[in-house]
Amino acid sequence: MGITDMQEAFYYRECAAAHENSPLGLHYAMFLPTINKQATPEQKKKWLPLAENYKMIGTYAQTELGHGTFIRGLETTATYDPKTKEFILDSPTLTSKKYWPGCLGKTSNHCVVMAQLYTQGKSHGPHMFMVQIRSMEDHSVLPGIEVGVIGNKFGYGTNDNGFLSFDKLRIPRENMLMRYSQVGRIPRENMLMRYSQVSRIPRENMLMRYSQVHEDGTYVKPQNAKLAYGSMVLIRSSIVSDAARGLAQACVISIRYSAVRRQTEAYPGGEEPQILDYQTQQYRLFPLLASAYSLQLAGKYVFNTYLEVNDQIEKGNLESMPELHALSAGLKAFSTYEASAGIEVCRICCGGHGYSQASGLPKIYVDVVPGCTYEGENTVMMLQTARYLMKCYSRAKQGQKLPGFVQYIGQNLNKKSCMSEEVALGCLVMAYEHRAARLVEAAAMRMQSLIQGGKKQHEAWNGSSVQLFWAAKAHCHLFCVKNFVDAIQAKSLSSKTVTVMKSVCQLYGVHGILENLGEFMQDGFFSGEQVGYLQRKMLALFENIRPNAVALVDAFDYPDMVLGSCLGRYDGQVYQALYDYAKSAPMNQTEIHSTYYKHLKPLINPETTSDAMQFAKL
Ligand SMILES: CCCCCCCCCC/C=C\CCCC(=O)SCCNC(=O)CCNC(=O)[C@H](O)C(C)(C)COP(=O)(O)OP(=O)(O)OC[C@H]1O[C@@H](n2cnc3c(N)ncnc32)[C@H](O)[C@@H]1OP(=O)(O)O
Ligand SMILES: Cc1cc2nc3c(=O)[nH]c(=O)nc-3n(C[C@H](O)[C@H](O)[C@H](O)COP(=O)(O)OP(=O)(O)OC[C@H]3O[C@@H](n4cnc5c(N)ncnc54)[C@H](O)[C@@H]3O)c2cc1C
Repeated sequence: MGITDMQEAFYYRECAAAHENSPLGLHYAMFLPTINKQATPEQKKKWLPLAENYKMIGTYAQTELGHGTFIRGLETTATYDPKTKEFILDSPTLTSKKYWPGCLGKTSNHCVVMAQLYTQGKSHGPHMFMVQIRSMEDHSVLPGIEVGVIGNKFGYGTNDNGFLSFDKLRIPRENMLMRYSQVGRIPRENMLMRYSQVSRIPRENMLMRYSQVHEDGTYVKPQNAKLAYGSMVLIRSSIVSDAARGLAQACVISIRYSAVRRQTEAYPGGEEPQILDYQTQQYRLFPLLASAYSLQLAGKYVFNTYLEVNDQIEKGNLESMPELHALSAGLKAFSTYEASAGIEVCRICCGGHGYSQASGLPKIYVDVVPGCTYEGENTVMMLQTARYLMKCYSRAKQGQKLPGFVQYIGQNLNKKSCMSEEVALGCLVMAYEHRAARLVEAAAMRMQSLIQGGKKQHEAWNGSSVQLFWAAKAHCHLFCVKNFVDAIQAKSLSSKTVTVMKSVCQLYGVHGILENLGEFMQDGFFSGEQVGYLQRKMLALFENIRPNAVALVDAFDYPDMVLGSCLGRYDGQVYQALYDYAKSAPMNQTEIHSTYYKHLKPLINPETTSDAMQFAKL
């Protein structure tokens, strides 16, 4: 394709069969990036040409029957044998079998496997290994390997998520993914020595930027063990845009359909209005439209942040890893929660036709909703962000300066909202900052009181985890609101566009407060009168956005073939499209379905059952 941007390439491949989850999805999304980010130059030279030309087709095999979230609890082992200079991969228990990796069951002939590394009798934690599982000649399964599909799932029907286990499979030492290696004189481009030790080793022993196993089994650990988690951070940073895309497409379908669909007399004898003119339809759809715009902006921000931080990591500077992890983990969770719930509302807003595959909405839903689980279960991800927020809170209390997007933490909480009838964007941001700061402090106070009451750290953590979750969610929500406001205020948009987009941004902020009012009012930050301002503003914004609603979804510019929807067609010919869709249904290709003779005819006309039996033998 010649497209270099990973996300753009992903989107255009998607266009070929939108929301069908290509059986090569993991090859592109995780196998290739893992080789790119975790392999040494020599390993990349060996594997990338094969992987980029589909000789090696791979996936990312980490999750096991017994563990998905807790990576350090994974049971697959990779034990180094210095005599043969090999790793022995083994699945020692039933629960250690790899289970869930996409494209694993029947498609891939290789995978990068996350396994517990053992050398010289010691465990060194999870590391990545390149493993061939099928012959590149005839695709037969290689000895020492059991692999297959896991069966039907909630969705993802076109992806052969699989299981995989090893029976003391030996792989060459060089198959441990090693990044950057130094032999003797250190090539300038490999000046990574801040993160691993220099030692003269035979050329064929690729030392790792992140970790190394010498030929005798000596293990040299990396500066940060979480560097091995890098592929997950990449995908989390990409999922935000993917979730935004799913929500935006659902908004296109449901808002276009709501402009076509007419239902119920507006008054006795009157014309049936477009359902988009019902305030309740606007109340459900317009905030989702605003959320789609907000998440698209957040997705751009987090992916660009990933690229910047990853660039620093490649140069040996790991300082921003914690921020990137907290941002990508939290926004991945926030965006997939918002998008999944929003797509379902879009489906419901389309009535019966929304429940048809012809609407395109079920496919979008089952494509986006697993994003709440994969690449880090959402609650766990929110708690990872909360862990970072707690560290920021204690640093703030010690008077330390905090990075940009957490500077609100530790602020004075005695102030009141500046909200007026105008509902200024700045007052919206202040409200979200106050809410997040208050929830972060409340969670920290809860932890402190539990510890002071004698609880151990882990007991205090679990005993505060609901409040920690609330704090992380409020933090992510603040990020999305502030990022949207910054984009509006920074953009050199035409005055008309700014006016329209400012209304969309205002609606995003106002609706988010009204839907989480308790968290904004608990400490009296808002008065009842100010809540009234917000309620009236929301209804006014519906009227303000209504004339541009279809234009705002058209602006996403998704072609009909990507939407795959009879309801969301650009030409609005919904009913003809639905009728054509019905007529083309396979069951309509014969007037009487074959099952009539076998199952119905004996009931309806038992006397002629013998004919039926004749037919059934055909
Ligand atoms: C190319 C474009 C593509 C577009 C893509 C869109 C759609 C993609 C479709 C793909 C389809 C399917 C893909 C699905 C693939 C998968 O699901 S792969 C498997 C994913 N599995 C997970 O994500 C597991 C989640 N669990 C974890 O990440 C870790 O277990 C967890 C972080 C929860 C805990 O790790 P621990 O090792 O136990 O660490 P802790 O003790 O909790 O923390 C210790 C410190 O480490 C810090 N940390 C943790 N992770 C990271 C990280 N990734 N980066 C940096 N730092 C990290 C943590 O903050 C602690 O720091 P502190 O001590 O607080 O300072
Ligand atoms: C469609 C799909 C595709 C996938 N593709 C891949 C793939 O290609 N490769 C791969 O390796 N994996 C893949 N996975 C697996 C996925 O990464 C895991 O399912 C995910 O990481 C969640 O882990 P789990 O299933 O063990 O859930 P669990 O961790 O068992 O979660 C169950 C519940 O326990 C809670 N919980 C767990 N730990 C904690 C905690 N510390 N604190 C609070 N609550 C907790 C969770 O919040 C959740 O509510 C895929 C999954 C799906 C659904």
